[in-house]
Amino acid sequence: MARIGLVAHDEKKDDICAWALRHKAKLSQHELWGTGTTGGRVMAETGLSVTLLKSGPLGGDQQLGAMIAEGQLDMLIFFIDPLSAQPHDVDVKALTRLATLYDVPFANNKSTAEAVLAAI
Ligand SMILES: O=C(CO)COP(=O)(O)O
Repeated sequence: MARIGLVAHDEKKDDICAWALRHKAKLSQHELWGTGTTGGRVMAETGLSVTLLKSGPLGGDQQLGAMIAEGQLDMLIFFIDPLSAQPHDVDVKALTRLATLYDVPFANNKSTAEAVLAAI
Protein backbone atom coordinates (compact mmCIF):
# COMPACT_ATOMS: atom_id res chain seq x y z
CA MET A 1 0.00 0.00 0.00
CA ALA A 2 1.37 3.42 -0.99
CA ARG A 3 0.88 6.66 0.91
CA ILE A 4 -0.31 9.17 -1.69
CA GLY A 5 -0.60 12.94 -1.26
CA LEU A 6 -3.39 14.71 -3.17
CA VAL A 7 -3.28 18.45 -3.81
CA ALA A 8 -4.82 20.76 -6.40
CA HIS A 9 -4.99 24.47 -6.87
CA ASP A 10 -8.51 25.91 -7.09
CA GLU A 11 -8.72 25.94 -10.89
CA LYS A 12 -7.62 22.29 -10.96
CA LYS A 13 -9.85 20.86 -8.26
CA ASP A 14 -12.47 19.68 -10.74
CA ASP A 15 -9.71 17.87 -12.63
CA ILE A 16 -8.28 16.07 -9.61
CA CYS A 17 -11.78 15.02 -8.48
CA ALA A 18 -12.53 13.62 -11.95
CA TRP A 19 -9.15 11.85 -11.99
CA ALA A 20 -9.73 10.38 -8.52
CA LEU A 21 -13.22 9.20 -9.49
CA ARG A 22 -11.84 7.54 -12.60
CA HIS A 23 -9.26 5.71 -10.51
CA LYS A 24 -11.41 5.12 -7.45
CA ALA A 25 -10.93 1.35 -7.40
CA LYS A 26 -7.15 1.61 -7.48
CA LEU A 27 -6.90 4.57 -5.12
CA SER A 28 -9.07 2.79 -2.56
CA GLN A 29 -6.24 0.28 -2.10
CA HIS A 30 -3.90 3.03 -0.93
CA GLU A 31 -3.58 5.47 1.93
CA LEU A 32 -4.63 8.94 0.80
CA TRP A 33 -3.56 12.23 2.36
CA GLY A 34 -4.84 15.58 1.12
CA THR A 35 -4.63 19.27 1.75
CA GLY A 36 -7.86 20.43 3.39
CA THR A 37 -9.99 21.67 0.53
CA THR A 38 -8.72 19.26 -2.10
CA GLY A 39 -9.00 16.25 0.20
CA GLY A 40 -12.47 17.28 1.34
CA ARG A 41 -13.72 17.60 -2.21
CA VAL A 42 -12.17 14.28 -3.26
CA MET A 43 -13.88 12.56 -0.33
CA ALA A 44 -17.24 14.19 -1.03
CA GLU A 45 -17.17 13.54 -4.76
CA THR A 46 -15.68 10.04 -4.82
CA GLY A 47 -16.48 8.47 -1.47
CA LEU A 48 -12.78 7.69 -1.01
CA SER A 49 -11.29 8.09 2.44
CA VAL A 50 -8.69 10.86 2.65
CA THR A 51 -6.82 11.98 5.76
CA LEU A 52 -7.14 15.76 5.78
CA LEU A 53 -4.28 18.10 6.51
CA LYS A 54 -4.58 21.88 6.78
CA SER A 55 -5.63 23.84 3.73
CA GLY A 56 -2.67 24.58 1.47
CA PRO A 57 -2.40 28.32 2.17
CA LEU A 58 -2.65 27.60 5.91
CA GLY A 59 0.21 25.09 6.00
CA GLY A 60 -1.07 21.97 4.25
CA ASP A 61 1.63 22.06 1.60
CA GLN A 62 4.21 22.34 4.35
CA GLN A 63 2.70 19.37 6.17
CA LEU A 64 2.99 17.24 3.02
CA GLY A 65 6.57 18.47 2.61
CA ALA A 66 7.34 17.42 6.17
CA MET A 67 5.88 13.97 5.48
CA ILE A 68 8.19 13.66 2.47
CA ALA A 69 11.22 14.73 4.53
CA GLU A 70 10.30 12.12 7.16
CA GLY A 71 9.92 9.37 4.57
CA GLN A 72 6.17 9.14 5.19
CA LEU A 73 4.86 9.83 1.69
CA ASP A 74 5.42 7.56 -1.33
CA MET A 75 3.81 9.62 -4.09
CA LEU A 76 2.61 13.17 -4.67
CA ILE A 77 -0.21 14.07 -7.04
CA PHE A 78 -0.29 17.86 -7.25
CA PHE A 79 -2.46 19.41 -9.95
CA ILE A 80 -0.76 22.79 -10.28
CA ASP A 81 -2.39 25.86 -11.84
CA PRO A 82 0.36 27.55 -13.84
CA LEU A 83 -1.81 30.54 -14.74
CA SER A 84 -2.74 31.93 -11.32
CA ALA A 85 -0.62 33.62 -8.67
CA GLN A 86 -0.73 31.79 -5.34
CA PRO A 87 -0.41 33.72 -2.06
CA HIS A 88 1.52 30.78 -0.64
CA ASP A 89 3.80 30.33 -3.63
CA VAL A 90 6.81 29.84 -1.37
CA ASP A 91 5.07 26.85 0.26
CA VAL A 92 4.25 25.38 -3.16
CA LYS A 93 7.87 25.77 -4.17
CA ALA A 94 9.06 24.13 -0.94
CA LEU A 95 6.77 21.15 -1.46
CA THR A 96 7.80 20.60 -5.07
CA ARG A 97 11.45 21.04 -4.10
CA LEU A 98 11.23 18.38 -1.38
CA ALA A 99 9.42 15.97 -3.69
CA THR A 100 12.28 16.45 -6.15
CA LEU A 101 15.00 16.24 -3.51
CA TYR A 102 13.68 13.02 -2.00
CA ASP A 103 12.97 11.50 -5.42
CA VAL A 104 9.30 10.98 -4.67
CA PRO A 105 7.20 10.09 -7.74
CA PHE A 106 5.53 13.42 -8.36
CA ALA A 107 2.82 14.30 -10.89
CA ASN A 108 2.06 17.96 -11.48
CA ASN A 109 -0.53 17.55 -14.23
CA LYS A 110 -3.20 15.16 -15.46
CA SER A 111 -1.26 13.06 -17.93
CA THR A 112 1.65 12.57 -15.53
CA ALA A 113 -0.81 11.56 -12.82
CA GLU A 114 -2.12 8.85 -15.15
CA ALA A 115 1.40 7.60 -15.77
CA VAL A 116 2.52 7.68 -12.15
CA LEU A 117 -0.56 5.86 -10.89
CA ALA A 118 -0.24 3.25 -13.61
CA ALA A 119 3.25 2.50 -12.30
CA ILE A 120 2.05 1.18 -8.93
O1 LIG B 1 -3.23 25.41 -2.00
C1 LIG B 1 -3.11 24.26 -2.28
C2 LIG B 1 -1.87 23.78 -2.88
O2 LIG B 1 -0.87 24.74 -2.96
C3 LIG B 1 -4.19 23.30 -2.02
O3 LIG B 1 -4.80 23.57 -0.79
P1 LIG B 1 -6.34 23.22 -0.60
O4 LIG B 1 -6.52 21.82 -1.03
O5 LIG B 1 -6.62 23.42 0.85
O6 LIG B 1 -7.07 24.20 -1.49
